[in-house]
Amino acid sequence: MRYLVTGGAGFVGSHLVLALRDRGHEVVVLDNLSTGHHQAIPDGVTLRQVDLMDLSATQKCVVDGPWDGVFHFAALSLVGDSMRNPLHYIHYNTQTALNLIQACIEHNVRKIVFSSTAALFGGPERSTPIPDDALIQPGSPYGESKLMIERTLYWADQIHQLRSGCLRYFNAAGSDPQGRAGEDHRPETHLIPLTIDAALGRRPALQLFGTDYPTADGSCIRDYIHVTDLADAHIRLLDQIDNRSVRYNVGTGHGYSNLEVIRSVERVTGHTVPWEAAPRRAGDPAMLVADASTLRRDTGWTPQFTDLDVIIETVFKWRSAHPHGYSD
Ligand SMILES: NC(=O)c1ccc[n+]([C@@H]2O[C@H](COP(=O)([O-])OP(=O)(O)OC[C@H]3O[C@@H](n4cnc5c(N)ncnc54)[C@H](O)[C@@H]3O)[C@@H](O)[C@H]2O)c1
Ligand SMILES: O=c1ccn([C@@H]2O[C@H](COP(=O)(O)OP(=O)(O)O[C@H]3O[C@H](CO)[C@H](O)[C@H](O)[C@H]3O)[C@@H](O)[C@H]2O)c(=O)[nH]1
Repeated sequence: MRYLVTGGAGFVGSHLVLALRDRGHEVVVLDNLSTGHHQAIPDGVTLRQVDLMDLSATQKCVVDGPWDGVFHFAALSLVGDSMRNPLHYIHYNTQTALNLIQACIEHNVRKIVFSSTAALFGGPERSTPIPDDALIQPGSPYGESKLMIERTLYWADQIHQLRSGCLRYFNAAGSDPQGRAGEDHRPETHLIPLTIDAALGRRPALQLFGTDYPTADGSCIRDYIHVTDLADAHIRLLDQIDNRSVRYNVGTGHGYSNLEVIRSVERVTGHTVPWEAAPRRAGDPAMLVADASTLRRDTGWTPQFTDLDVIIETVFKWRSAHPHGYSD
């Protein structure tokens, strides 16, 4: 099979690329390397350095099919950043997706898998764990932009029969267990890599955003889903969308508080994590835990990395081998 992966040089996308290659598929990555890394692309995979904001360049890449499926990861993806730059986030994420969807329709792509997010469920009125049909109430412009794309994909299916699978990831985490890829955002804003770096003395004390949330220990709770399990979910989804479009929440169903993440990093690294309480970060919901039971039922998907220490061990391994990320 032959697949096109936008954002395949980034954190989550690069792990899907590895999973597709491990299964013997041909892969082309469309990426402008704005946050991704050339070194994250394995041998045998072609990089088309294209900006999805450029419709004509996107069309020239997509015309080079046929594709058995397209995976769309490329986006701006920071909740806090989107609270400071709302219009930019909404414009960027929707325009890049519109260009890709238009090119897919023009060039007879039949299936697209889209990186959606738990940030769709940012509002206060919801139960936990969060089922697929929970009330959608984005708590940030980032989440709103992803909702707009989901709705666009709905109409692309209704009118053009472009089938889509929207995977609403909870917190993507971990690194390839074989050490072939990892997380290298610049600047890094995600909790697990920042906590490991604070433990290793590579950064000053971790700022813990919010200690007065309505949770047992006052810090936010997140559901960390390993990128290798996420990659498996993407591949399983392809069979589901031959004739219909689907949307699934994807997570382990287990939430860990930010303070529990700190304790886990201390166990795994053997170092104390220096941290200090800081104000809440705008746009952060108190608790995001997935009910992924329909994904499990429909596809047979089962996450292999359900223990936070094991997830963090894979990150620690990659960060120890790559203290300067992909620059090494
Ligand atoms: N990391 C998470 O916890 C998480 C959670 C939920 C959803 N998501 C979604 O998953 C996707 C991937 O997230 P990530 O953490 O791997 O991000 P990332 O920044 O590591 O990867 C994004 C990739 O897209 C590329 N890109 C960005 N704009 C582009 C453009 N205009 N044209 C071509 N390429 C472009 C970047 O260079 C990068 O390689 C995003 O859509 C994000 O919203 C991530
Ligand atoms: O220095 C830091 C960084 C993070 N946090 C806290 O750690 C938790 C997790 O934050 P991350 O930045 O690691 O992840 P987010 O939950 O903000 O966001 C991630 O998951 C979301 C869905 O849940 C989105 O899809 C988004 O793309 C993705 O980055 C939050 O409570 C945050 O406030 C800190 O306390 N200090």
